[in-house]
Amino acid sequence: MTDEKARLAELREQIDRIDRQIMDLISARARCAQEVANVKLAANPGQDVVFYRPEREAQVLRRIKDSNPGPLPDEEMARLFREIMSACLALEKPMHIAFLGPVGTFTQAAALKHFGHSVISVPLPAIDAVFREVESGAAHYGVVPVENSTEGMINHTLDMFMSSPLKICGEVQLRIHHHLLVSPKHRDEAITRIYSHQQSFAQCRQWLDTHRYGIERVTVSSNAEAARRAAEEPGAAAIAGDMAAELYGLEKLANCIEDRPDNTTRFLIIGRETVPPSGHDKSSILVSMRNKPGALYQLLEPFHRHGVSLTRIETRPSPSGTWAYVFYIDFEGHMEDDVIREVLSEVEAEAVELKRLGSYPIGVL
Ligand SMILES: O=C(O)C(=O)C[C@]1(C(=O)O)C=C[C@@H](O)C=C1
Repeated sequence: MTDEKARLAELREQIDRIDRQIMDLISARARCAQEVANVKLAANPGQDVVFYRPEREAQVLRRIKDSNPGPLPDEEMARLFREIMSACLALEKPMHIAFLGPVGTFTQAAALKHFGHSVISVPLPAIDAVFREVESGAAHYGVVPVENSTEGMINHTLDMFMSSPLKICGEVQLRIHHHLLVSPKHRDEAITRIYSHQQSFAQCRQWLDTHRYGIERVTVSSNAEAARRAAEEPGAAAIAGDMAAELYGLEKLANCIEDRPDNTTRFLIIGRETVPPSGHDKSSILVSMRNKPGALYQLLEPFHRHGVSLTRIETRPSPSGTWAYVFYIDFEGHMEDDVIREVLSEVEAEAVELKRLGSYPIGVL
């Protein structure tokens, strides 16, 4: 045997031994999770038991990132543990996660990034359908887009919170990479039209104006639908992401064509329960103020005075006469924190209405 072969055989034997140890340890962890489920069931007989604990998952993933010895990057290590926890949770209870579909959208990618691949993901045709599916109890949680770094807020999601009783239980950010895709079957055809979602066209506008000027742009309901059409129609291309490309067997004519390299979309996890503090949390509220001078100042002043950082404030038109102005506000901290309780009670005293949308761990992955 050559030196190289002997050394490789030795290292592979070592890897096999380590794999057996990893498997034993993962199995021991999974048995612990099963036991956790038994404890939860015994403590809540006959009730709806909550198996998914976002605050605990955030703590586990933060601890993994903080104590990772390398050489794997922190993000990679956290991703591996994300999947281990996902499989453990599925042993406790398989989670049904509704997302803005169809299959292959960035929202599905965000759902899998947040919950791991051991969930049952359920595509729905519209944002309000995702809310309804969770409200009715048909899905445990839902995932909807809320803002994009290039294109701004997704107002439909914000507006749903005005009427929905659902809570925000988490957030997840996804780097959005768009590609120009064609079917290998139609590779030699000249491209006469490009399909995509209106947001994706907006995120790739400069690239398209420079590289595919004059080609018809056809807006469809999702990137995945664009990919499906490109797979079927000669002369058609799509702008979509990796998941849709893979799903419909498309190849990339141009890679990462988004105008801004940091193009990111933030998604919200919606559910029926409130989430206890994880130690590094964010909260969201909807507030309507009376239509009078200084209303916005009055709303924001308590946050400033108590040193609470606002991470976002958006104004939305009122759906009815009752809400003169509606502000959607995100800030750091948990609603169970004393300082946040105080700020919210001061805001509430001046507001026409204050709706607490939830406190949730700041995205870890
Ligand atoms: O700690 C719990 O409550 C568990 O159910 C265990 C566990 C895990 O695998 O670590 C699994 C699912 C929860 O979402 C959080 C954590």
